[in-house]
Amino acid sequence: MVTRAEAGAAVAGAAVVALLSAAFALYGPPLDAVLERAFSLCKAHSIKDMENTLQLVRNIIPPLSSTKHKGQDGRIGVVGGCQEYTGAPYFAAISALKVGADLSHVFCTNAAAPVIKAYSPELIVHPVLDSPGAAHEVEKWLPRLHALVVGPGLGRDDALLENVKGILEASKARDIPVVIDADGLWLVAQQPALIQGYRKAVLTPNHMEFSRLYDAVFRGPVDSDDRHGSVLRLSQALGNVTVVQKGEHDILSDGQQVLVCSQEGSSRRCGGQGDLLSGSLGVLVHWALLAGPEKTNGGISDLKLTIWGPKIEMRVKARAQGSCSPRTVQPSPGGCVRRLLPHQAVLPEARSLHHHLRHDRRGGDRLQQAL
Ligand SMILES: NC(=O)C1=CN([C@@H]2O[C@H](COP(=O)(O)OP(=O)(O)OC[C@H]3O[C@@H](n4cnc5c(N)ncnc54)[C@H](O)[C@@H]3O)[C@@H](O)[C@H]2O)[C@@H](O)CC1
Ligand SMILES: Nc1ncnc2c1ncn2[C@@H]1O[C@H](COP(=O)(O)OP(=O)(O)OP(=O)(O)O)[C@@H](O)[C@H]1O
Ligand SMILES: [Mg+2]
Repeated sequence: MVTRAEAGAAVAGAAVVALLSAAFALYGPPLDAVLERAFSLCKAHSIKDMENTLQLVRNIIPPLSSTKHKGQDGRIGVVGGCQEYTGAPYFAAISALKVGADLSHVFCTNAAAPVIKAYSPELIVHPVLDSPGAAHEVEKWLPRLHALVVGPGLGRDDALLENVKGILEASKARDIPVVIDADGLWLVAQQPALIQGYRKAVLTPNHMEFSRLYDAVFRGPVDSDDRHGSVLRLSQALGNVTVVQKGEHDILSDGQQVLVCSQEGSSRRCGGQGDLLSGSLGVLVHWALLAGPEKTNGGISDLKLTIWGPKIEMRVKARAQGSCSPRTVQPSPGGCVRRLLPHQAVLPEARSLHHHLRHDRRGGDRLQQAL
């Protein structure tokens, strides 16, 4: 059983990998040798293999400072939340805050707003997504947002999807990075041209969403014998947007290279884990862009690496909590048995990871030694 300290370290290490995936598609140059070694297609890598990447992660994480103003380190917007789904946008928005964003907004339907507002006073919830002027209402906020996460809990109502189409157009016009997940990917599968060639888009499909998107673009099934090639081809066909196919092994490509994260994860397959990832990515992508190539050994800072962190974070933490699968349950202090959902395990860790990597610049080294 991994101890909490080890899990914390591993989570931080995971974030190392995650954050380093930042700006994959933005600066374009091929990955640095360090990353190649850490993420080659073949073997699983211990976090130790990513020692150098740890330093790159620290470079990307904006230091805390009394000279900063509220929101400077991240103002993230989540577009999603409808009658059926209020948890997904909450998980995405609160994850962005726990990882380190300063402000987190949710743009959802009128019916979902009071529910999501009730979950947390930390979220700024706008009940606009099903209003006639939804795209205009969200567009008013875009100048004050650093990144958008589009799709968690969006649902598939045509009128809502039409509003989100306008929001995506407005975001691209302002060069705002967008993470597209869940039913945002349902929309993209219907209209791939919406994000064609938009290098600041990161798509995070699960197995089903990837199959749908692949079929929509290639009019045929995914080649299950060549999943790496399928992810590479889909990214290329969409104009080198960053594609992250979530699964037992996460496969990421910008149409130039393919990275595989084979860090063992939680075997729980409960709803919400992808939402945590997309929300975390929203702030990490912003930090990566803020850091720029000079902070990450020249062009290493790629969206590719940013994607890894939240995912490995969840995987490693959930495994450490022993809450991975129905077969292993988490005995709680009172002796009764309860099953910790991965997101219950991950959110606190995401916060402490953020603390380590921001408050204590040596945090990464210490965590590294613990691994
Ligand atoms: N608490 C909440 O509010 C949640 C809301 N969610 C929202 O629900 C909406 C739909 O998301 P879903 O992920 O359910 O929809 P998907 O269209 O991705 O999946 C549909 C169904 O496919 C099946 N499936 C998944 N992976 C599979 C695999 N590898 N092989 C075979 N079958 C597989 C599952 O039964 C799944 O329910 C999204 O907007 C999402 O954000 C989910 O994120 C879960 C949590
Ligand atoms: N079979 C698996 N084994 C281990 N980890 C997995 C497996 N499938 C997915 N994961 C990991 O779980 C996380 C969420 O992936 P998942 O496929 O559950 O997303 P999702 O279906 O979008 O979740 P959500 O319910 O939030 O929509 C990802 O980081 C992924 O790497
Ligand atoms: Mg999902």
